[in-house]
Amino acid sequence: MQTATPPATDPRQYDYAVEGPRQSQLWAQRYILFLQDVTAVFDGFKALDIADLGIGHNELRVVVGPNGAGKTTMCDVISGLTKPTTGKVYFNGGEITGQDETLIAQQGVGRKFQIPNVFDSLSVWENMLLALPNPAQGIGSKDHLRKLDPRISGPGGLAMLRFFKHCQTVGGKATPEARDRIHDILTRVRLIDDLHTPAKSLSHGQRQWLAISSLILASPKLLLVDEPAAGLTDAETALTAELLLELKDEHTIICIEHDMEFVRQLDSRVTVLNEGQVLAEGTLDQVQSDEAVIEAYLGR
Ligand SMILES: Nc1ncnc2c1ncn2[C@@H]1O[C@H](COP(=O)(O)OP(=O)(O)OP(=O)(O)O)[C@@H](O)[C@H]1O
Repeated sequence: MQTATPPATDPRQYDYAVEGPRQSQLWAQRYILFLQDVTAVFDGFKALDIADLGIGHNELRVVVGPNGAGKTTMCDVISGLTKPTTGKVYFNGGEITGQDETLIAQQGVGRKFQIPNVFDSLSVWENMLLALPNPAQGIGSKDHLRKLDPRISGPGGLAMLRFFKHCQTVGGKATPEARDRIHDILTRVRLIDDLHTPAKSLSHGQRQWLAISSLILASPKLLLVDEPAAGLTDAETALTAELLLELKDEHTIICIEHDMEFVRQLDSRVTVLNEGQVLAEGTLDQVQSDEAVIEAYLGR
């Protein structure tokens, strides 16, 4: 008698494109992000070649790898900055492959680049107001403001500041809810005592946290964070690890990092990329004792 094959429980055994409708619940339950057979090829050079990679809900995943391993390219593909040459990217139960960066951001992918994206001449509070996602909550998002006046996208910080002040008077103030949320976030990242400090007077670590805070305002489901500990003091590094671990309660986080001491503090699952491929996955101790990983790092 023929026995029915038991259903596979590992979503990686399915071709999502075919099985998606049937398995979508399973996938969506397991992973908020899934990359399947994703490549990114530049002028014949394969910078990324990921067979499969799944990131669970509310997971903090650290991605390490030697220079040129494909870490940034992977984040570019997830956030829509680079279109994958082949393969599929699934986010929050749907396919986002090749979608525009803005559309992907709207679906809940936030990204903090290595150099924090903050407006130097504006205070912490003003930077947060500018980052409000919904114009109804305040004076509007950066994109909204850029549409209103092209000066804001120019390099002139002063012109932007004048425009910002103008908007504040004609566009109304943030709603009480938005103000409360800004206060909550800034308290969490220890910037509440610097509300009126211009961003240019903050320490490097504080600027990193202001950039992350303005991203969090939009409540992204997935945060891509590029080298948050680069250039930080030991105390700032420890605080950054603590804060990222706190954020995990509300967001899934992918953190690219080189600083192994910081990675140890994050105490999270590590993916090692090398030559565009996933070379190893596991705890930091597991990947650090992996022969292939040692070879990849020493071989450079
Ligand atoms: N737009 C592009 N055109 C051509 N080659 C590219 C492009 N983007 C990335 N590459 C190449 O792809 C490879 C992977 O680069 P990527 O920046 O993703 O590595 P990385 O792991 O982030 O490195 P690092 O740790 O040095 O930042 C590198 O060899 C890089 O030169």
